[in-house]
Amino acid sequence: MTNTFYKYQGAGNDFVMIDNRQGNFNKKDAKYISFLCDRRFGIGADGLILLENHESADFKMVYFNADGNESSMCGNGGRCIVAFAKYLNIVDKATTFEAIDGMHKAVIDGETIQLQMQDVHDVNSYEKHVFLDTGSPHHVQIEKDLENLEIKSVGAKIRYGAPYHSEGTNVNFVSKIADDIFAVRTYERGVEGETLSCGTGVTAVALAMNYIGKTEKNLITLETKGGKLQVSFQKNGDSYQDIWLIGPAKQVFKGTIS
Ligand SMILES: N[C@H](CCC[C@H](N)C(=O)O)C(=O)O
Repeated sequence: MTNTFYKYQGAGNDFVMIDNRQGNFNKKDAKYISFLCDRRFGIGADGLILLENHESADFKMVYFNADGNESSMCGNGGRCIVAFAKYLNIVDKATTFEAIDGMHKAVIDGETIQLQMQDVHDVNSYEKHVFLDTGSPHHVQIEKDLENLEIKSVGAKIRYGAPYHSEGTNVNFVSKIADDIFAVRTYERGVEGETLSCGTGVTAVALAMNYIGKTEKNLITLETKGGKLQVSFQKNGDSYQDIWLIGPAKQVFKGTIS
């Protein structure tokens, strides 16, 4: 069983990172994964990420939420695993890897990682919110008083309510600062609370704000509690392509579990 653990954070979204190229980490042990992510009894993180071998791409990413269950794509985690692959000398300036939602390209520029996200062809806009999947499902709604929002209770109500129910969704609250700047707070499914940023979440917010006409820009800065992220994209009709999530990814520590 592995006993060397790394910790990475990308704009304050943090992850236990494990080199699982030997394949000896028990992915079925949800209890152990949630222990590792526990901020009191374990290492503490929003999620846990395994780097594994891949027959043709540079590596494979496997993502687990803090609740110990494998989940959908993690954008900040995707940027962090690229920084981890660089640290392990698996890659140098650019890479292609496989995640649960398919292949991703990435470019490494010091501590800034640019991660290409999957194309988005299905943006659903409703009276008070937008729903889209950017590798993970996201409910996006504009919020006037972002600062004072009781995000845990308001976010949970939406996440567990109709039409999401137990499968759930991530919930993003957004307020416009400028044509190319939006502030975002995210309630994350599987963490069941606010994270300091969410990569697929800010990607969803950037596309949603463009889709409902709050901005014409295609390079948008998202200000989160964990720091600034950028999203660039090309809009073709109602589809979004060439989507890139850009931001920092840092190794916080390397250690062993007693
Ligand atoms: N909690 C999300 C996955 C991680 C998303 C987030 N950490 C990101 O950076 O995209 C879900 O279960 O849909």
